[in-house]
Amino acid sequence: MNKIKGNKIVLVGNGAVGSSYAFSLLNQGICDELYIIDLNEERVIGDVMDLNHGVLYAPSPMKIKAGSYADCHDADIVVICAGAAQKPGETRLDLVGKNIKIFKSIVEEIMTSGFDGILLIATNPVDILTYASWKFSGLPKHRVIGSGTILDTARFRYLLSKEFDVASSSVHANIIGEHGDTELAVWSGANIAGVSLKRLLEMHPEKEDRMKDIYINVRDAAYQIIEAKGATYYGVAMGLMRITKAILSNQDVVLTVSAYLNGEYGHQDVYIGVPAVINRNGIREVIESPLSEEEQIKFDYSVNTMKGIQTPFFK
Ligand SMILES: NC(=O)C1=CN([C@@H]2O[C@H](COP(=O)(O)OP(=O)(O)OC[C@H]3O[C@@H](n4cnc5c(N)ncnc54)[C@H](O)[C@@H]3O)[C@@H](O)[C@H]2O)C=CC1
Ligand SMILES: CC(=O)C(=O)O
Repeated sequence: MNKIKGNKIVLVGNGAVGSSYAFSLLNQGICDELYIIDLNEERVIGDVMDLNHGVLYAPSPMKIKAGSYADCHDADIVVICAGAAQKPGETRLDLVGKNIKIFKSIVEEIMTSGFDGILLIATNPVDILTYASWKFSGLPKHRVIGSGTILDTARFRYLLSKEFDVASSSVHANIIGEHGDTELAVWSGANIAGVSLKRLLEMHPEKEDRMKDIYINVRDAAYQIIEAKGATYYGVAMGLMRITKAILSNQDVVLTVSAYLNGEYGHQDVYIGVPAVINRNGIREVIESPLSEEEQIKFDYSVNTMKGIQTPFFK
């Protein structure tokens, strides 16, 4: 059983990402009550009906209802997937002005309800919107979490798993930094069942060239998917579900999420993708994985890119 009784989630934003997340929650049976809020109330009504028709076949009962911001007051987690999404050719950072404005009103409504739980953010650019949510909400930094590079790490581990013909759960490797174009792979710490990637590449030198392609495929996956089908949603929905499960089941599991840095990795006052221990209180701690000199330079660049964009909004 991976379910704790009596928990309540409010989802704000029932588009492609939000509705896929709702479906993954139902499928895995990890929450008791889900309330859904969106400007498109008709679609919420339709999705609530549709999801409820699947409850009989879910691992455990779940109440799913159309919600209002008042429902946030005793929620354990409010998950925000609302806002503009990238169109083909747009970067995540192109969405910043529009989505910060939307978030100001959404987070104010959530906090007016008396909400005192954990905020989980998926909307892009996710690192900056997580920072914005922390600023707008006044919640402690450990109770504001962004999905960060959870999806990028899953993409990375998937591609490495194909290359080395093992399950992705046996690949230990992270993508950190911005969930976006400046993200980086922590090659120096990557290993499969304890055998370092460096050692594996010495044993299989023919794979060396593939590693660069793998990084590029991870970094650019969203562009490829958006070009092919207009949006990405299943991968991130699974990542959000994984973070939700870590919180509700108090798992103390390490996931690459957007977490607030307070000196870790040499940086302050920024939310960015790093490995962090997640439990019922939110982010228990940021794990400072050792980085090579080159990785640290790339991480610094990623952080500075985030700060350069967010600072004018929060002077
Ligand atoms: N963090 C990650 O790894 C990923 C993040 N995303 C991001 O998630 C966000 C959502 O993407 P999609 O679901 O594809 O977009 P979508 O356009 O399908 O859904 C967005 C939803 O937000 C709603 N919305 C807009 N303003 C609202 C407001 N003020 N209050 C309540 N609802 C509001 C819209 O009505 C719509 O239903 C985008 O910013 C996208 O870039 C997408 C994939 C991965
Ligand atoms: C859209 C997006 O952020 C992603 O799929 O990575």
